[in-house]
Amino acid sequence: MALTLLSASKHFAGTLSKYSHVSTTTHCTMVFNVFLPKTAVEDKVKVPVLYCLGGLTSTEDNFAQKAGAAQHAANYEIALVFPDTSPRNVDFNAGADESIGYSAGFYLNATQAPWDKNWKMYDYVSKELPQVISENLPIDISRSSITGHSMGGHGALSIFLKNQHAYKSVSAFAPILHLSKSNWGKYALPQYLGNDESTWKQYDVLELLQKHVAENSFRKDVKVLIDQGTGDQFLTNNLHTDALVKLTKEMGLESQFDIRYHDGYDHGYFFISTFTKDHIDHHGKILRGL
Ligand SMILES: N[C@@H](CCC(=O)N[C@@H](CS)C(=O)NCC(=O)O)C(=O)O
Repeated sequence: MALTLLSASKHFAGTLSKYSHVSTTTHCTMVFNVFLPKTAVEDKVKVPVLYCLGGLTSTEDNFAQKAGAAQHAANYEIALVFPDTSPRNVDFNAGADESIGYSAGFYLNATQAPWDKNWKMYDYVSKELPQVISENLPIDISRSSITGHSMGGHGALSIFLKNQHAYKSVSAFAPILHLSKSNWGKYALPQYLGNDESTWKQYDVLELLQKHVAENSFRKDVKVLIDQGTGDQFLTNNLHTDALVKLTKEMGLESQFDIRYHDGYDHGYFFISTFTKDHIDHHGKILRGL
């Protein structure tokens, strides 16, 4: 699967590049950004990768341009991959609404028309994109980790929970933790997945965690880092962080979840960039075996 290079800029001694490719999963041209550290660019040494998933109204650019992750990734010599958040340029009016369609892929596989042909962001991020970068770039996908913001935090945690052995570590900034009960989910999920709410559980972080604990299949060697601002306007109706705190207590998982509330921070990238280094340290140490 060939990549087309759209742009490349030197960045913290490495390169931030934008590529496009025709996706067999989403049936459209997908774009992503990738930061490659110096050793990968100059010596073609294969490096570990951290996927960084964006939130609603974002493209592949928001996390790449606003979180300030590359400077820290350069220190660990790890790659960062910033996927787009949805398919683009489909033949129906998918951009009419901020909470569904363009920039609102929710990292799921839609089953309902008109979304079911293209809106396969779960398969795209967890299956096709790793294959594409592994075949075309100096990236070792056997050393992968995943993080994300808001809808992307939901993506990181749900994709991790569904593929726990594909990722070395996971973290999230202000993630949507109970998608089926969030206002965003209650609006988008019936349209993407239909009205049978039992189908929503497969993409709901709290539901997935409960399922894996009940089946004794939640990895015991993983520590999940979550940062959340107390001034976040979406905390109550969309993120449900307190519900995860309660659940981890009930299930005796407190030692595996580092859920940090930060006084006064809102939902945006000024909050994220304040704590980016902690997340890159979290992943970098594990990916580099430090
Ligand atoms: N307008 C949307 C939320 C938009 C929003 O805050 N998007 C966040 C993620 S949920 C974001 O990352 N926006 C892009 C940016 O800040 O660069 C709503 O009120 O439902």
